[in-house]
Parts: sequence; structure tokens; C-alpha cells
Amino acid sequence: MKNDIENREDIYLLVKTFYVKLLNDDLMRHFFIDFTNPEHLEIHLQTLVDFWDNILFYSGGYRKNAMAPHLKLHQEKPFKKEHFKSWLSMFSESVDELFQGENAHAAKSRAQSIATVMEIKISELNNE
Ligand code: HEM
Repeated sequence: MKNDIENREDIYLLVKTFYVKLLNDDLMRHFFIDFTNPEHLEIHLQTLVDFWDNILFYSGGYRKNAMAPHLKLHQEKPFKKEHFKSWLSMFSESVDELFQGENAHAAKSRAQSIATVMEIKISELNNE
């Protein structure tokens, strides 16, 4: 039986596993090309650990606006429906491969709702 996501080490393992998938995926790789540099990847993974630690365990360690860099990035590399679908399915797959339990479930459902808000904000930008 798998354990639940309990701490920052678990979150690190999750985001690292997830990013290996994103970087190996033909549809998604172009967004993440900067993270083929291992130093850039490590810094980014630490930001993602802070983000998820805050969402799952209310650590207060992430105080930025996570939406903003995506809206900016979309201007150069458009985010389409299939990108959201793949992002979410690879995220859920990564969670399910490694963990099970309440926090694992919460991570998947929060990812889904944040992605939905992101998709709506992006579609509003497109209609301006
Ligand atoms: C199609 C879907 C997505 C793509 C292609 C994508 C891509 C990226 C990229 C390229 C960055 C780095 C941006 C930069 O450093 O300037 C980033 C940052 C980030 N992403 Fe996403 N993302 C997606 C969806 C999401 C979702 C749904 C979430 C949350 C559940 C999320 C959470 C984050 C966070 C927390 C950061 C760090 C922002 C910061 O530097 O403070 N992403 N994303």
C-alpha cells in the first residue's frame, strides 16, 4: 500500500516525477525547455515545493501570484485545451504512481480547480 503525501520531501518527489514526464512529452516539452538546465530545474522545483506545501499544509511559504507567469507565457507559447488536459493527466498520474490518501486526493482536486481557473483567465485574454 502507498503512503500519503506527508511532507516537503514527498512533494519534491512528486514534482520531480511530474517534470520528468513533462520534459519527455512531445506536446508539453516546448513550455519547459528552460528546465532542461538542471540548475534552473532545481530552483523551479523548490518553488513548486513551496507552492504545494502551502496548498496542502498551509505553510505560508509561497506568497506569489502563480497565475501571472502563465498569463505572460501564454502570449509567447499559447496554452490550448490539449495542454491543460495533458498537464492534468500527467500530474494525476504522478500522484497516483507514488501516493494515496487524503492529501494525494486533495492535490489532484486542487490542481484540477486551479487549472480550470487558469483556462478561464486565458480564454478571457483571448477574447479581449
Ligand atoms: C497547460 C498547463 C501549464 C503549463 C504549460 C505550465 C507551465 C509553466 C511554466 C513554463 C512555468 C515557469 C514559468 C516561469 O518561471 O516564468 C510554470 C510555473 C508554475 N506553474 Fe505552471 N503550467 C501549467 C499549469 C499549471 C497549473 C494548473 C498549476 C497549479 C496547479 C501550475 C503551477 C505553477 C507554479 C506554482 C509555478 C511557479 C510560479 C512562480 O514562479 O511563482 N501550473 N508553469
